[in-house]
Amino acid sequence: MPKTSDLRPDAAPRTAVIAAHLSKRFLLRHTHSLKESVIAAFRRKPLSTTFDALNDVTFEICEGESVALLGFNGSGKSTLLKLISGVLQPDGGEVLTRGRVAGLIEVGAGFHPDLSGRENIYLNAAILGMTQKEIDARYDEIVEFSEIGQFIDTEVKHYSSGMFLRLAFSVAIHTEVDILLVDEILSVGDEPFQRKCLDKIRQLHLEGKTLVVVSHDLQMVADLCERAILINKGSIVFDGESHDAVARLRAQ
Ligand SMILES: Nc1ncnc2c1ncn2[C@@H]1O[C@H](COP(=O)(O)OP(=O)(O)OP(=O)(O)O)[C@@H](O)[C@H]1O
Repeated sequence: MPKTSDLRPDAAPRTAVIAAHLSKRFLLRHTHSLKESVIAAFRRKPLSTTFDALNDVTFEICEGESVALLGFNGSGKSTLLKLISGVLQPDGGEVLTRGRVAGLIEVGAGFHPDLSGRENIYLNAAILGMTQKEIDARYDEIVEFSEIGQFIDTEVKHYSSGMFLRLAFSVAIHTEVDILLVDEILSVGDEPFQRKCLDKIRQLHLEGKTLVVVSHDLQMVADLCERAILINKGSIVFDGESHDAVARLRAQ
């Protein structure tokens, strides 16, 4: 018989992401050639300066939550998403995640142009952490979702950019994940495909996956996410209900 504590009827949800005092600094170079560097050195001008993209960012996300990262261009949203995914390392603080994290970030980055769509599905899904058995089980679904089945044995270099994105997105969205990171869903493919991607992301959230979404489509994120973290010049300025965050961003 299960113990009462195993049933967890009203247990608090577990934490999926902890971001503690995160900071990220980039080096901005002001010279491009050796000649420019020599001239800058003579004039005592700095060859590079640093730029703080994120400053002391702290928050927690619980399992099953859907959270939008909002802010104007250059505020630090994508940098934060990359720190959560592990693509970038912070200069200060730390990120802890529970479960498998997959990003719809730079989709298709692992695709090889000389391989066919079919070969790229296997290659990319393996890079994203799936086993051969898991890929076999999902293969038909991935191809069906991409709607490019007719061209699946054609080399990817002959695909149109939209076809390429459809396949890459389809692989990424069918990987086994607990935490799904999404950067600008609406840059993917044509309108019907975008709608289909959004429906799929909603379905994953209903199944209990944790979502962290970056987008400038404020209406869409307010509908998709219950919570939003508003970032301004690398710092959190609001963390709360998504409609409130959107209203604050519009008022900034
Ligand atoms: N590799 C890098 N080297 C130097 N600066 C960088 C690098 N990556 C990001 N930055 C800078 O960090 C800041 C935050 O960039 P980031 O892409 O996180 O912003 P964002 O909020 O996602 O912007 P957008 O809404 O325009 O996509 C920007 O000023 C950007 O120029």
